[in-house]
Amino acid sequence: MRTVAEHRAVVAALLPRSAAATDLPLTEAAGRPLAADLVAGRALPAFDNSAMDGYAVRAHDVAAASEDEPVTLPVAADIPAGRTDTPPLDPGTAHRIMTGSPLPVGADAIVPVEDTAPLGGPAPGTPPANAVPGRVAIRRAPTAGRHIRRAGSDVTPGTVVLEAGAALGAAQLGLLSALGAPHATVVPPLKVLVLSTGSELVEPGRDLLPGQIHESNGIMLAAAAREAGAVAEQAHFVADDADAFLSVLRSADADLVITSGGVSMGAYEVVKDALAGRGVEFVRVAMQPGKPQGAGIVDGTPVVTLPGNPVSSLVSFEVFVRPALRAAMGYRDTERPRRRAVLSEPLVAPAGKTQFRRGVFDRDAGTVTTVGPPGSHHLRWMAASNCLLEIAADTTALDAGAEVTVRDLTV
Ligand SMILES: Nc1nc2c(c(=O)[nH]1)N[C@H]1C(S)=C(S)[C@@H](COP(=O)(O)OP(=O)(O)OC[C@H]3O[C@@H](n4cnc5c(N)ncnc54)[C@H](O)[C@@H]3O)O[C@H]1N2
Ligand code: MOO
Repeated sequence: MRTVAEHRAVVAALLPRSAAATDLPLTEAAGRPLAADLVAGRALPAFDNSAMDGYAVRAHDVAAASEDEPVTLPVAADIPAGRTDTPPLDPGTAHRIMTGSPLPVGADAIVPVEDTAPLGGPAPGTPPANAVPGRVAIRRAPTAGRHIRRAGSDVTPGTVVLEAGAALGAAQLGLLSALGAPHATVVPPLKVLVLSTGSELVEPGRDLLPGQIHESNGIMLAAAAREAGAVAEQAHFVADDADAFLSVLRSADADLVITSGGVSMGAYEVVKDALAGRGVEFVRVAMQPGKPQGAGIVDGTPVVTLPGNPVSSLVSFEVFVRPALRAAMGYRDTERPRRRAVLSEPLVAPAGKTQFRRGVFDRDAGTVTTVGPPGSHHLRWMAASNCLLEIAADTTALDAGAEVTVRDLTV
């Protein structure tokens, strides 16, 4: 019997780290991992600018300003956002300035508009809504540097701002754009083909005869592969017929084939019958669910054979395939985040097997409660869970209140 860790290593070894990298427009790069560290080519902010709508001044000129005795300055210029020819600030004057507008040379503080009062009529030619006063009363003395965002205070050129393997989510795409990059160099997705087996399987939407069931592992595993960052297709499922199975497998154009079903101990074990002696090793892993497993290379294509019971299939994908796929695609985060949680009920578990129970993790309370029985056909409870509770092989009982670790399936 293999341990979970041993079989994880076997599956991981099937999928070496992809060396492929591709330049994608940012809109298409969403979710992909960066192929290499991203080094900033420019500073952010690119220039000293104002953090407030108000007036750029020399702090020294208005050091005596107070509510009772404001200091009045002529307003010599207006600097709306986007102005590219900002004039320098002469001593004894103020420039009206907006948030993000370039700080004029000579200014060393911003007085927010709330600490000022406009005086005099608008400067000639200014539209009424945006009228600039001729003079401004400064009602509070700013300290030098106040409300100024210095060039490079967020990013200095040459800084590694994102590491290789970082997945490009909203904030990362925003940062790339802010740095002026229209593209990102990312690792392209691996292609996964999911192939379900079983003579009892019928396409959803079709009527069932007694003894038949609707096929459900195909869409589930393909969705899981997509959620892991791969592209996935479902081959039409095949009956328990080794020749039919092999012919679909041979026509596969994929970086990884995932099969479900046909790997346990009975007769009609189509996957085992077809692939034993063809490069796939079939083993029993000390876990529940997910005991019967297989992995190997068939005609150059990595193949992972998962058990057919739906919960076994998806849990096996989580434990073995997802981390290997993500590592191969260069993601930095290959594992689901682990959370510490307090068990809200007592549990028993089989000796000698790592048990994965479906659970609901309450992030606020820091607790986990199992949902549904341990049996591997309870797909309904898998669908109701948000975490997997991993119970070590040498643990046979846990008390309510025990500290446990869960895999957070929501991230
Ligand atoms: N004598 C023994 N019998 C079984 C053992 C064992 O050790 N000795 N192991 C059990 C365990 S544990 C598992 S897990 C299953 C694995 O069986 P297979 O991988 O061979 O899967 P099948 O027999 O084809 O199917 C099992 C179960 O799952 C349903 N199934 C299969 N594929 C799909 C699908 N695509 N969509 C929906 N449901 C599917 C199938 O109808 C069966 O009910 O073996 C135990 N038996
Ligand atoms: O290992 Mo099976 O996956 O328990 O049902």
